[in-house]
Amino acid sequence: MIYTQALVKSFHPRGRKKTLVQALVNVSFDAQDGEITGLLGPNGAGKSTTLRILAGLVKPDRGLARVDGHDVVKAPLAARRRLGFLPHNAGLYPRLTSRENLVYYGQLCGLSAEEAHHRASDLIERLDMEGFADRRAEGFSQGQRTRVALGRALIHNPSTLILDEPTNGLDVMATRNLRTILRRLRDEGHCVLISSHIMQEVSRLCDRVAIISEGRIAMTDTVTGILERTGQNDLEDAFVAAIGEQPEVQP
Ligand SMILES: Nc1ncnc2c1ncn2[C@@H]1O[C@H](COP(=O)(O)OP(=O)(O)OP(=O)(O)O)[C@@H](O)[C@H]1O
Repeated sequence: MIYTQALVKSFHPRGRKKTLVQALVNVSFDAQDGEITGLLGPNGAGKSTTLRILAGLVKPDRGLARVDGHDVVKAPLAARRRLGFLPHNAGLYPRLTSRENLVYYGQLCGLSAEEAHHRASDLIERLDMEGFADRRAEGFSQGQRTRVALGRALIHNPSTLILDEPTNGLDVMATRNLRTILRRLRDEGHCVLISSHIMQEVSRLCDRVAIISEGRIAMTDTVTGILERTGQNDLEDAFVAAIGEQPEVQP
């Protein structure tokens, strides 16, 4: 389970100490086990910053973030142990095969060599990676890279999985496969949180949606709940209503 409360984060862009970019102004939402939650927002809304805080890669200026009750700042190792993170454009070790990438990461996460091999074989089967399991990652397609990176995020069997724009660059079939995998993880009781700016993706996949805009959570509900609360029939119109912008001008 993920819990965030009043997260605040600002950045000084590199080399510009006097400029302050307010990435998160007030981010509070939670994501439950056995559900897929979507963090939906436009470019620059604060999605990646929120996920990076949860993954322990960025420290918030203020506020709370917990994974399964473990504070990501005060108990980072305990929080990280329960979390799998698929970052935006995840890189792989190009000289290692898919299997070796998984095993190596498993051992970094504290698994024994035997456990890591066993778990890697299991994930290769579950994520349908047999065709490229023993090929070097160099030259992999985006879909193959995403699958290996997802396997790597799951190698230590975390209860919670967060994915930053996971379908970016995937074709229709790869996107459908990924959706099936995420639904399966949800049905097994995992807490799955994805960030996206694609309405269709969120409405097809997510049980709950947290709409984020300009560093604030504008609304959290089921897709149906968001449509009802905004009085709209379509998630894109509901999204615009929720973030309080003017409707599109008709030509
Ligand atoms: N390391 C950083 N240094 C400076 N500014 C940053 C940094 N990280 C994020 N920001 C700024 O914080 C704001 C939120 O960025 P973030 O990457 O969290 O948005 P996002 O919702 O993930 O956007 P996108 O969909 O475009 O990836 C943006 O204005 C961004 O430029």
